[in-house]
Amino acid sequence: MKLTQPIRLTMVGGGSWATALVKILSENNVSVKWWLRKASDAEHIRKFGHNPSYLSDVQINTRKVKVCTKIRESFKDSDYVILAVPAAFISDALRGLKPDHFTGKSVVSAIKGMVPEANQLVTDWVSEHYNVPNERMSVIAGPCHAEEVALEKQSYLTIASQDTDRAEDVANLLRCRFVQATPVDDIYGIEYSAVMKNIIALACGITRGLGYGDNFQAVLVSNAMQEIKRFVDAIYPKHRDLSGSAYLGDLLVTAYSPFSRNRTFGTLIGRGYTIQSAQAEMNMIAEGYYAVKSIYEINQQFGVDMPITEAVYKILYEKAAPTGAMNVLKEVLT
Ligand SMILES: NC(=O)c1ccc[n+]([C@@H]2O[C@H](COP(=O)([O-])OP(=O)(O)OC[C@H]3O[C@@H](n4cnc5c(N)ncnc54)[C@H](O)[C@@H]3O)[C@@H](O)[C@H]2O)c1
Ligand SMILES: O=P(O)(O)OC[C@H](O)CO
Repeated sequence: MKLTQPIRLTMVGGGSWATALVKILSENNVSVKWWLRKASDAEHIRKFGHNPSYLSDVQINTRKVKVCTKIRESFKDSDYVILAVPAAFISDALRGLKPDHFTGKSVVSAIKGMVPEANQLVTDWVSEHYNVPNERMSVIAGPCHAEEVALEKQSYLTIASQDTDRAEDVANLLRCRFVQATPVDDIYGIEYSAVMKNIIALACGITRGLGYGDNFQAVLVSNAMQEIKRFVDAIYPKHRDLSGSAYLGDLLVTAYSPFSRNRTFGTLIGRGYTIQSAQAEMNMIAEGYYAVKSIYEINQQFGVDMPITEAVYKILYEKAAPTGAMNVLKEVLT
């Protein structure tokens, strides 16, 4: 359906995904107030129509997109807010806002991570801190790398909300020449799966870095799908088909694509980089680094069998040697 009324939307985040989403939204009748943390990036976009730090080839339509570094100002008069910063920085990004600033807005999380200090999904955290009712929240999921959006490669998004009419409204903002978007209702299942695929991508990267091959990775990814199913079904039981693209598809793109931040970070760890040096090597954030701690800790209550998550946790948080942790893991995969 074509959008006849211009939609007013706030984009929160200055990274690759926010930049790609701004590009997609500019294909439609959406006017965007784009909040970025770095004043120098905002100024560069205003002057030259490009984000100098991420996806700098993407042309920003500055008639439709107004950049801004004051979060309160960016929230004024918008109908939708899309959150697209790494989960570890969400609290910083929204500092200064009160529940009133969210009144009446549809809040969309494009984040695939856990809020580390709270061990919470982003939708739960936002709902708790800003009194946003669950039915006004949705998430953007699906196998979609910002770098391919920049190149206008055909991509698919899944929009999940408890309110499927709302999911359809959000999907409608994002459908364009090169993006299809499908509304669904499994918001928690999809949010947890999106968080967990990042942990699996770390494991894929680590084993790549250690010299394991395609045969092993295929087994790792198949076992990972079962691990994700066990965890998601335990934490949020619901009939769901995990072979769909928001679950299996997202796992595959992250596990196999050279664009993947999590796989790249894992590969550096497998090659012997320290966590600090791997982080310094990348201008981008690997959400899985934070997520593995949250999921590991949450699972202490559930006791789900999660050997891949445990191996990654031990490497990143208990200083286990990657070789030894993967030697243990390889014995339990089937
Ligand atoms: N990049 C993708 O292809 C893609 C696709 C789907 C979902 N996502 C999700 O989108 C979210 C944002 O990821 P991204 O890929 O745009 O990030 P990115 O790695 O490209 O960019 C890093 C972002 O973190 C911000 N940042 C870095 N250090 C910070 C600090 N100390 N305080 C506050 N902010 C800081 C930067 O300003 C920038 O916005 C993540 O949850 C990611 O999983 C990304
Ligand atoms: O593949 P990553 O680690 O860059 O994560 C990005 C997105 O979640 C892919 O859908």
